[in-house]
Amino acid sequence: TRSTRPQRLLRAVQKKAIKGDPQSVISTIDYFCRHSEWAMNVGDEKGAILDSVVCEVSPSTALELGTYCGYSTVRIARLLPPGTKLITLEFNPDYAAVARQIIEYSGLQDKICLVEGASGDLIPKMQELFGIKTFDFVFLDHWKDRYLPDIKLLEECQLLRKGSILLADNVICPGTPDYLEYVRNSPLYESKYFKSHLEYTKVEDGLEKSVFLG
Ligand SMILES: CCCNc1ncnc2c1ncn2[C@@H]1O[C@H](/C=C/CNC(=O)c2cc(-c3ccc(F)cc3)cc(O)c2O)[C@@H](O)[C@H]1O
Ligand SMILES: [Mg+2]
Repeated sequence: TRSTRPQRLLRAVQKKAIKGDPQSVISTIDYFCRHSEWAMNVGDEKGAILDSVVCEVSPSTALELGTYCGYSTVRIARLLPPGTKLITLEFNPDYAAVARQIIEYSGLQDKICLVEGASGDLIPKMQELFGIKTFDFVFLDHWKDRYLPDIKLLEECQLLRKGSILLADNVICPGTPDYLEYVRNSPLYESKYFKSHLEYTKVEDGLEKSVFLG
């Protein structure tokens, strides 16, 4: 049977990227998505904004919702201080399998813990599974109608603390209207929009950065 797009993306990384070099894995994926097949990675333009927020927060604990092929996972993990771990949740086993190989190729497997499963089931288990008390940084890039229920679950599970940073992809395209309305109007958050473009296109999109005020 025909290969899947994530498998073709993985093949491009194994063929063209330098093993153990996260930046070359990132550049290879961006080149593939720009010149061969578009894929829903956060991309280079929004990726630069993601990088700057990760560097500013310099999180000790970080969570990503929606690994997909692991592009943003590698982007985030390459900037984390030594001894810190990025937990990334992915419920599609085929995507998780591709992501594991891309993460391993980048050489960042010691900074990343990819957990297969649905965020709704796994978020309540973060304390027991990883001894995590709170997350300093959360990157949301999974199904757009799940952003709002999942941050409410993070609040309920007391996994956010004063100053925790949420960064959400695609708040314009495909859009996350209920999430935006909540973080922009709730007294629990201070929100800011970073205007950019949908990965590898000229279409407007952006990232919403929200600070939990506790
Ligand atoms: C149980 C469902 C909620 N919980 C979940 N827990 C764990 N992983 C989950 C997940 N939901 C989805 N996922 C995974 O996240 C990923 C889903 C991402 C969804 N992203 C998008 O739809 C998306 C879509 C676009 C897009 C934009 C314009 C367009 F024309 C076409 C697509 C651009 C993006 O940047 C996107 O992020 C997959 O790997 C999926 O298996
Ligand atoms: Mg996205």
